[in-house]
Amino acid sequence: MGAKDLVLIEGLEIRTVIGIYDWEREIRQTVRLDLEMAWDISKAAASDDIHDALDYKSVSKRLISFVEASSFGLIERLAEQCAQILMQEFGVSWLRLKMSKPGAVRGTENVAVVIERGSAA
Ligand SMILES: Nc1nc2c(c(=O)[nH]1)N=C([C@H](O)[C@@H](O)CO)CN2
Repeated sequence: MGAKDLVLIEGLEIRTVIGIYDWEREIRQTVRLDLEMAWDISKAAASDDIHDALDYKSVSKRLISFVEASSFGLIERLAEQCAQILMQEFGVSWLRLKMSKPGAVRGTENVAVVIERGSAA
């Protein structure tokens, strides 16, 4: 049976330009990423070598760099672009990504989209 291991990044908060209204194009707001990424950890567990692991530090730094420089309207578009980076640059075969924009709607604790991409290896 195939492995069902996951590497997680939870609560990654990044300041960026995001939103559809004129006033939102003038400020930075916080988005929060929660990520589940399929990754067979057995090789890294055996070797104890970071090169065999999905390096959550490298992934986080890449996403921070991309999101900080981006200026999309919708969190849907931002989520999709992040998913494509994870699959194309890091070889992630399946992922679930929650893109939150806390504070966007008064009276709510949070608003978000959740996307799943790819297929489990
Ligand atoms: N499904 C979405 N709905 C809305 C979004 C969004 O990105 N996805 N964005 C906005 C505004 O930018 C809002 O965040 C301003 O408070 C409205 N609806």
